[in-house]
Amino acid sequence: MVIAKLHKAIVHYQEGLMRIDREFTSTKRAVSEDQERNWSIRKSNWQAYFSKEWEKNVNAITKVSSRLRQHQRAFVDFSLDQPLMVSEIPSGLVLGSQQFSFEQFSCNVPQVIPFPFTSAFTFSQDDAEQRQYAHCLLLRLLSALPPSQVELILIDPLQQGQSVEPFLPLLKVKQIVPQGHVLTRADEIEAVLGKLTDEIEEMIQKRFNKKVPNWLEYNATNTDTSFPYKVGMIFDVPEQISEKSSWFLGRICENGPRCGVLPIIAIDEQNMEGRRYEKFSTTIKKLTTQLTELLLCTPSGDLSCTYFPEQWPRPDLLDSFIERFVRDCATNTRFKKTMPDLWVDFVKGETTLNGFDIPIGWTPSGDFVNLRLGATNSGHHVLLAGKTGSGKSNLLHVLIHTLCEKYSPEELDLYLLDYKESTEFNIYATPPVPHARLVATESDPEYGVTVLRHLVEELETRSRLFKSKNAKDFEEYRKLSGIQLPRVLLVIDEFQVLFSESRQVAEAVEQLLSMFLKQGRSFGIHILLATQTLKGINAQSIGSIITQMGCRIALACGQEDSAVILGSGNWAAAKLCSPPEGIINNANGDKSDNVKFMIPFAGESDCRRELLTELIKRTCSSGSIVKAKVFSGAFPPEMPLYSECRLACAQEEALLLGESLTFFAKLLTVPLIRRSAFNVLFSGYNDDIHDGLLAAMLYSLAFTGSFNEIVYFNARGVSLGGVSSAVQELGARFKMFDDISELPLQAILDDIGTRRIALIVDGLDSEKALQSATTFRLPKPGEPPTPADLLKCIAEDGPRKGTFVFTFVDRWQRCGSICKELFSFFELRVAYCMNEDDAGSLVSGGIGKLKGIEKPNRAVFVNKMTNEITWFRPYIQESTR
Ligand SMILES: Nc1ncnc2c1ncn2[C@@H]1O[C@H](COP(=O)(O)OP(=O)(O)OP(=O)(O)O)[C@@H](O)[C@H]1O
Repeated sequence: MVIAKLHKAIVHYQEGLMRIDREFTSTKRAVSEDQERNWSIRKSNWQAYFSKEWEKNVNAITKVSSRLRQHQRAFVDFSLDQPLMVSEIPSGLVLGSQQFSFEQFSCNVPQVIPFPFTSAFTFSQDDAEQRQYAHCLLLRLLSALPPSQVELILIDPLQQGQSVEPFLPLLKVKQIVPQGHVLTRADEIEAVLGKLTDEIEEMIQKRFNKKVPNWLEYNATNTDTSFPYKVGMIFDVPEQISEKSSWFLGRICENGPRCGVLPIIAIDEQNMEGRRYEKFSTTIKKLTTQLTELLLCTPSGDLSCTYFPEQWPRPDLLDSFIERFVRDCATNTRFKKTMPDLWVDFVKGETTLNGFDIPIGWTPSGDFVNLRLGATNSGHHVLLAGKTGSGKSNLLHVLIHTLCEKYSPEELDLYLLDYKESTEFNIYATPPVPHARLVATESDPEYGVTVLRHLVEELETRSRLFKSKNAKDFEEYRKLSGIQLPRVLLVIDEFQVLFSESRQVAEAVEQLLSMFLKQGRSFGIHILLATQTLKGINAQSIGSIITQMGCRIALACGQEDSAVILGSGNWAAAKLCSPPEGIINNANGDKSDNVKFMIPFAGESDCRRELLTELIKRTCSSGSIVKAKVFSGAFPPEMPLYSECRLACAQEEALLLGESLTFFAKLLTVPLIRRSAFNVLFSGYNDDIHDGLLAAMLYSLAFTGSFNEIVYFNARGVSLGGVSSAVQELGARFKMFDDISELPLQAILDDIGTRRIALIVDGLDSEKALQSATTFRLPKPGEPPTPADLLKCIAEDGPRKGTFVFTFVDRWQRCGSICKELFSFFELRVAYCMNEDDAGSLVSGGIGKLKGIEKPNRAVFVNKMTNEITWFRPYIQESTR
């Protein structure tokens, strides 16, 4: 339009000049000097007027140009610090400028090419200037389109990438170059062009219609699922272009531009002239435009025109542009949907009779992707895997929260078991979600086994119920009985930890999991196993465990893991860009069933908590009751209520040790039986656990009430502040001694059978007088027995008559072997917080290594008479009354 104004001004000017000339030459008479001067003045006035008009137009043009250049700067004006900030598709691309001249007047106008292009482009491979134009066009596309809306396909068979050298840093950004490299081989070129052809076809057939006839319109009306503009830069054509590729390329040139796909093809003209490519060459010529045509100037009347190409930017400016572009891309391509967007389309309070069916994301084209479990035509158990940072925890939150949104607590029992050293699942415990039966964080593998065993009991209970109604499975039972039995979902995050500890635990896990995977379906019990990697899992049947997980969800991971998670030869997960991308496969990993999907962000923890609070309020107000049990492996448990301890110890004479490592975490007590060698030896070097065990012991002795005296020898020399309430509970029966010479060992020995005494030796390893290397012998007449001899006699004779010795050893190595003979009267042993070798020697008896005994949150009780081993969690704090 501005050019038209210039043109109009010129025409007007020229007409004016002609008018003046006409007036002057039409005078028949001789021209006077005055007249000639007048004529000359009129002409120069007219020229001055035109000059002003020209200037006015140029000013208007400059204004428009600078507006245009604000959005699409000259490359030489790329700034190091200015953000790109392009958010809209432009209606034209600026590529160089045109200089319009008329006589001594000139004016520069940016060359604006309407966008999107309506045709594919070709240029001559050997023409350096045209190659430069192609680079400029690509750089302009990258800088003028929103960063998340351009995708490149780079093909350079002969130069192997050098033809697009300035753009190579973009290869590392999957969103821009999904192939991740410049294609050079016929097979990969054919595959990519084939895929592109399919996409174009799909778009034409399924997405376009009368109202939405092209890419631009489609994106304008489908902002959530918009397609990026795909630019295919193809060099050396027809090199490595197979017959199929040439067909694909023809289709892409024909239909690509209206579908947002732009081929820019560099033709090797000599090669193309051969007979072999005759047809291909004709097709390409017919369907494309020469790139140079874009840059032609069209002179208008007397207005001449010269094209000035865009100047290539300085290397530092180009580098900084590419760097910012890559960064902006990462920010802009962030998938914008959130978890609540998943919930808009389902009915809340659905039944799980026919299985679980919840949306967990969207396909790239915007359709919901659902996780289905337990239906006749779906998988029953899920394997979820992805490398660290791929968004596994996020997806677990999406999944758990969506399940709770869709189903009521009466329809769903969740067991959440987390082996991550984090507290991801705690959000479902504080306050507890009514759907959760268990929320266990930082669990022990041993505890995991107890959960699996608990579920076996659940399965057996269900089996009995089903039999009573002659029902063959969960669905039939619910239909026949009309009872709203919930489906169970056990989620184990970082499940590989279950296989990493002792062989015994791993074997138990393997056996229990295999059983659930086979039988769970019929009983409405489903399992989701999540892991970072399946490499190195030490389980013989891991292969068969995976095989039975019909549903696989893979997030980004290495090729090897992808093949294990999805199925052999299925490497699709290695190409994922997670978060937010994932692949779900419901056909045991069969490649053709891969469905790529985008996972919404579950939100920061505050936001998730808010959503959960709302959910809890809603479900509880409709009558659901909280059923969750919370287990936190990171913290040893607090001692239960005083009344509970009293009940446990007083019913039968028993010693309270701690919380049993079982699903219900009941109190672990050991009945004190009047039997030879029934003394208890504790060893470990953790003061908190020591105090917890001592306090529990003192409470037990207080509550049993049948001991006449509790004699405590404080060989450790540490204050009893940590157990003061328990001491108080014992009252006058508690006698404490700090000095070995005052310890009434002889009296205790003499009283065996008449008075019941509990002798506690706290810190035997610190009191040499009680340790004896010599073989036990009766003292010779007249020779006083040593304290060590007396202790042995009490340990030997006492238990049968109700007098017991409880001994604590801090450092096992200081007295373990010296006191071997004394310890032969201690058949009950407790180990905690010590190295595996010492613990092995403490409990001995073919028990093998006690893996994990060094952790400060557990202990093991061993009954050497029965070789029974019981893991438990010692209390660390005293009871509250
Ligand atoms: N769908 C998503 N959209 C946006 N951001 C996401 C998405 N999923 C995860 N993230 C973000 O990516 C990061 C890693 O996610 P997450 O913690 O879920 O990964 P992970 O696989 O569990 O990692 P790790 O095993 O190391 O804990 C987090 O900052 C998270 O907020």
